Amino acid sequence: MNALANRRFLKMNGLGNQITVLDLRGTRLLVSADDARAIAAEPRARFDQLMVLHDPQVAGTDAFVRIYNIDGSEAGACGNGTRCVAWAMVADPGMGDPARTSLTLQTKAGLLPVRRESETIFTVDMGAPRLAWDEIPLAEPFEDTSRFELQIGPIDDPILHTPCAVNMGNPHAVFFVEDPYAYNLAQIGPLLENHPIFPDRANIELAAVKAPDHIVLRVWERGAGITQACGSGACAALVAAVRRELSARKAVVSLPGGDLTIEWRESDGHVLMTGAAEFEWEGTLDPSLFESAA
Ligand SMILES: N[C@@H](CCC[C@H](N)C(=O)O)C(=O)O
Repeated sequence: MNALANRRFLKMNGLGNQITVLDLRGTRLLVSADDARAIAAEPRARFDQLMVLHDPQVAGTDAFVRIYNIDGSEAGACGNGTRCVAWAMVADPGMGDPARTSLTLQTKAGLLPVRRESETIFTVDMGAPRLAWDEIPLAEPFEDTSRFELQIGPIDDPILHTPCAVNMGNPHAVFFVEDPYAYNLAQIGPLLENHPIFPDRANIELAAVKAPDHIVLRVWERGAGITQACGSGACAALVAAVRRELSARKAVVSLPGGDLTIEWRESDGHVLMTGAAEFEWEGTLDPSLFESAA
């Protein structure tokens, strides 16, 4: 039997971004891409991202978190999932410590300090964006990644040929449009995500700056498709808007699932993301899920 069978999971969401949290601390268990896809096939555990907690690797951190998209691919960052993990580590009766008001999580992309603002609101320090072409990464050198030319035959809208690229622990391409809801994101998302200029693929953002402190955003997520919200995408959109001199360094980013407050802090260049985490239910992983993945 797969060792993940019968393990407890928490089903949560961050502004409608579907998150499942699996705590494997204290074990040597690892989740494979097949395991992740198998877990996603269980309706009660279905996720956009699976956040798997492992024992801390660095002194002073609370957990090493591996992040899986629904297609089984791994990501370095997930802003909404990070707030959900933080909620679990302070508020869940099985794994939380209600006395905690701050903690530090480690992902493949680095350390993420988190502060609890209230019962369900958390601020994550998402670190400094990486902006050089080889850090995004892009397949060829561009001196200015805030506006570069993308050749993409099947899409004739010129706005979708000039993204601003930002790495927030994961790659993002932000396109500034008048109305994000005027686009068929299900059609253009996969074309842009898989464009050869993005060797690691990319999360795709359609952003409209409504005021210096307000951005409206829709996201096509790498490995997950259209989601109700993407925390790292909101951070990337604010950074891109500042780079294009379209917004202030602090703004509310409105996603289909709700609002996040994002600040690109001047003092140290870190991006702070504040928003909600919501617990839905808990369950255990049905052993039959892993039968075909074995
Ligand atoms: N939903 C996330 C981003 C998850 C990872 C992304 N799909 C990727 O592959 O980079 C968020 O809230 O940041």
